[in-house]
Amino acid sequence: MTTQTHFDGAGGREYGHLALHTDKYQINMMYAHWKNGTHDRIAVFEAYFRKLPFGNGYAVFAGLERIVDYIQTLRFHEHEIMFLREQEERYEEAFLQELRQFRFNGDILAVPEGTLVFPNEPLVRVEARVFEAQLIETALLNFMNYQTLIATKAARVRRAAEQDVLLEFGTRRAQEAEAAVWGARAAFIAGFDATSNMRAAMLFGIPAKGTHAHAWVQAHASEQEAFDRYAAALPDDVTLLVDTYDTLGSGVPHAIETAHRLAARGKRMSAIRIDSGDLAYLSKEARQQLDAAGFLDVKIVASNDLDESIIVNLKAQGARIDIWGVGTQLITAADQPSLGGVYKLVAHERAAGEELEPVIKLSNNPEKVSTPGKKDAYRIVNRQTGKAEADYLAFPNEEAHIRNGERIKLFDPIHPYRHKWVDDYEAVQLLQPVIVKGELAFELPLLDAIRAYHQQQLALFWPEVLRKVNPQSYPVDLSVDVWEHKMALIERGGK
Ligand SMILES: Nc1ncnc2c1ncn2[C@@H]1O[C@H](COP(=O)(O)OP(=O)(O)OP(=O)(O)O)[C@@H](O)[C@H]1O
Ligand SMILES: O=P(O)(O)OC[C@H]1O[C@H](OP(=O)(O)OP(=O)(O)O)[C@H](O)[C@@H]1O
Ligand SMILES: O=C(O)c1cccnc1
Repeated sequence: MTTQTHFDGAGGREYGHLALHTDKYQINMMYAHWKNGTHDRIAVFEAYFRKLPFGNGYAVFAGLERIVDYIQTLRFHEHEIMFLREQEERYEEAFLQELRQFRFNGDILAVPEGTLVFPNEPLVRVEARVFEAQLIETALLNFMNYQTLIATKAARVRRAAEQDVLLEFGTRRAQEAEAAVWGARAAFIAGFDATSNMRAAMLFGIPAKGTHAHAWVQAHASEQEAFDRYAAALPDDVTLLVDTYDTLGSGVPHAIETAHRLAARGKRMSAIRIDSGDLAYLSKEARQQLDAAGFLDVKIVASNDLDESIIVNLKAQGARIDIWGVGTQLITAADQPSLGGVYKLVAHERAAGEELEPVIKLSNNPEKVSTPGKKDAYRIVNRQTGKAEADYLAFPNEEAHIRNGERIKLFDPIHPYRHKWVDDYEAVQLLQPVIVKGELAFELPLLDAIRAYHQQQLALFWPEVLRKVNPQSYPVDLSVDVWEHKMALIERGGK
């Protein structure tokens, strides 16, 4: 066992090299394929999740930009090769040599970020040499699962906050630095308005916003002095934190005094922030004090372990909160800290150059039986209502049929006798080619465009699917062909 570290602590050679951001079993399978001469056979994997998080009626897909960056920069560097050489498996030199040449040269299709997605539909489809497709499973799921989870949590918070401003405050409680920045991005996609994380703001162009901490007030002889000096130092539109000592007895009156002094100099206080206590009561009382002093346009920011349920609750209590700062509960997805997305082999070449053959993964749990074959996913939108009726998985050779709007049968794959026919629909193909033969084939949209697209997605669904509590489940159906193939493979015990 070696104790040598390859981490130079300076964000240098190791940092950002992600070839070994994978599970050892992937490398071992690559090695075994290579030893057996099967490593060049084409394999098709689909990434999907089986269960929606937080009891929500949908999830919001995110993570694609990070996946694309990972794929495009995926190389084995010398220090990684050296590390592999030290492993107990004693990988042959010729295998390590193969890794030196490694490039991802396959195809990746994915749904666009911001898309509303549902259980058991492919969100990412990878078709590549099994050598390549196997390696990327771990990182791809890592990015997709975390970012989709946070975007979904953020969508719930956005729904609870209605039209109010949402600030993402999670970095200090996030599961490390990368989670903080990619989580901030996922939250922005799903409707947050700004982040406190400066790196996320710089990397992604998210608006950065900040108030001040209790430390600023504690560091001054008086609360009044703290507020005045802060307001004097910053250009305009300051927000003052009023709960260090006594929110209603001193914090709000001192903030009002500062606001008067600012007004005399043609400046303004834009908001106060309350970070403890009964946020409903305190915000209502603070609102009265501000209004009585003539500061009707000064906003109230609230923070303190907020989540979507507390926000709904505070609104029901008539809280006068305009802006919500949400940190820990969002960035850690505290009530469900992981999304169980999986990456399953659905088809492969049994021998080099042969046609792709569908494969199945059987399970005692019917929900875990995979759906064999390389599939496309369509969103069937009813032309009369403009609303999505179901998502529909079909083999690529069924495309013309669906594109031409020919009558299709929608049925529940668990209870196939429950069915209906649809003919007046538009079929929107969800999986878009992103990487084709290793090259980027998709113009990654700007973040604002992703955010706007997410809003359009929401408009496609009935409120019954979107509601926060006990939403109606949205169907993901199989074409008759896909369903029959699946049943036939189950009958034959998967062979
Ligand atoms: N009126 C309210 N209704 C429901 N939940 C509230 C209300 N006011 C605050 N909360 C929430 O209750 C939780 C605990 O609030 P509490 O005032 O006990 O905070 P605290 O962190 O203990 O206070 P402090 O920061 O002073 O120690 C927080 O998640 C907060 O957002
Ligand atoms: O509550 P969150 O949703 O995570 O939002 C971020 C929190 O971080 C800050 O306080 P900090 O945690 O440093 O101290 P405090 O909780 O004791 O105020 C801020 O005042 C918020 O309360
Ligand atoms: O700007 C703020 O008020 C802020 C930022 C991070 C965490 N809590 C609060």
